[in-house]
Amino acid sequence: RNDILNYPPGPKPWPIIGSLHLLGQHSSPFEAFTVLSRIYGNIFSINLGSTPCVVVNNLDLIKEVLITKGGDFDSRPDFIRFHMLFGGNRNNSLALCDWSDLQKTRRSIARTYCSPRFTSLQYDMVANVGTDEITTFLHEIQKLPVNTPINIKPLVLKACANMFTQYMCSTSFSYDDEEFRKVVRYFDEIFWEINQGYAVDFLPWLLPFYKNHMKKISHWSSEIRQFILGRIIDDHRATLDYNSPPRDFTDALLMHLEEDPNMNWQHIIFELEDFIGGHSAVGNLVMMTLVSLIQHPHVAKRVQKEVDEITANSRAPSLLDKSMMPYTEAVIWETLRKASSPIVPHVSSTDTELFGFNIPKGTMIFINNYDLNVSSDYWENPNEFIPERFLSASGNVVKPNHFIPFSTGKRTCIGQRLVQCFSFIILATLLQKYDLTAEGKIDVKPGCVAVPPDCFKVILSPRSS
Ligand code: HEM
Repeated sequence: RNDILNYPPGPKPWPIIGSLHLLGQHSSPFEAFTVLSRIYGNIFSINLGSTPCVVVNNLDLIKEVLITKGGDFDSRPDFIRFHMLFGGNRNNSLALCDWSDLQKTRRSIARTYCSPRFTSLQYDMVANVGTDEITTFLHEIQKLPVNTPINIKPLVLKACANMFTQYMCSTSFSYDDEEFRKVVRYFDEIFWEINQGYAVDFLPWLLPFYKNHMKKISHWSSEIRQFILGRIIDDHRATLDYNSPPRDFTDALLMHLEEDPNMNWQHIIFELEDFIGGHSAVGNLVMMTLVSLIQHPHVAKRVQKEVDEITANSRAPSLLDKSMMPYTEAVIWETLRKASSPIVPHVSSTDTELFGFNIPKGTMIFINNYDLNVSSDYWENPNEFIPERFLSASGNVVKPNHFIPFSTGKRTCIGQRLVQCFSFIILATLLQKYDLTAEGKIDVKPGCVAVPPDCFKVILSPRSS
């Protein structure tokens, strides 16, 4: 790369591994990027294995990559793991594919359902689905012992999964359904997997050592595919009325298949799989927020006060209460800030330039949002958990421009509204009913919104009032 005129500066790579060793010295690769940016500047180059990468570290550069020049940086990394997760071709996945006309179409079909507007029919559907599922969820929780550590994650994930399948496919499953349990677990394994970095991503010659791991990954995804086909899509196809408006997202996808010669059957299954899989992200965020609440009991008390006031202690909270419960929403934002989940790397799809530096086609771009989330340049007392930082003087939720947990621009997250709606309803309900504690200290991985599939237990104590 040194032969490229005006390439960003960076550490001199070692043979074979490049500068991979520099990332291992910190608790997250993004922390390492922040440290390296102090030496090489806000834009620097780094070879990971033989992959040429560029890291951008401040808001102006990040906006340049994601918005101003979004079209030049709209591809994704070509990791073997990503292919394994999506039937041998990562372009089947909405989040891991390169940009294409197909992707534009898939995003636009998804938008109505996955980004429902506040006053839309879809938003009402989200609210109803949330309320119905939360009743079942509470019923299941009540079967478990109180005042003793319980494994709450599988229940949270099942509730999220049913909210997603009910909303997107008008179908939900019993918590005792063994196939459902297995598929929810596989989705969670995949979510954890996607949030990990592996040496084999950058050193593909290590592949023989990862043979079993890769086999496991493709097994999870093929089981999920069979479930979606057999338990969701087949029934929809049999009952679909092409002359009526779509009943849900699944109908909309099936109808589109008939109209668009560029869409095929595989695309439909994978798109549905991608979006149903979004439930794992919500479930994991709920788990992360539970950690925040357990670690900061005064924050939990304030959420309880808010929910008690809004519901007058006489009814269950609903999504329609969200706009009047800014503190609870701020707790979710603060959890996302502290978790500082990375933005999926982008790749340049053409030869281009950034702030005067030449960036050849195929360069992997890491967007260091870790610095945006935890640097004292952007936040007061960044290491403290302070939900109030997201509240204005009049008590409304405000998000600063530099806070972009769902990214921004052409490839921004499509599921962020669903995340806010479903996580809110679960957390408000749990806090209304229970005090939360845990045995001992809970450790979470920095720079990651995922908690391991087998994780910490939570103690639920019914609130005395
Ligand atoms: C904790 C929850 C979540 C977080 C923090 C999150 C964050 C992100 C981020 C940072 C990106 C990358 C954007 C970019 O590369 O510029 C992304 C992409 C994406 N997210 Fe999410 N997300 C969450 C949940 C969801 C859910 C629930 C869904 C689906 C319902 C979803 C669907 C997607 C899709 C389809 C993309 C790929 C968009 C594209 O590449 O064109 N996400 N998300």
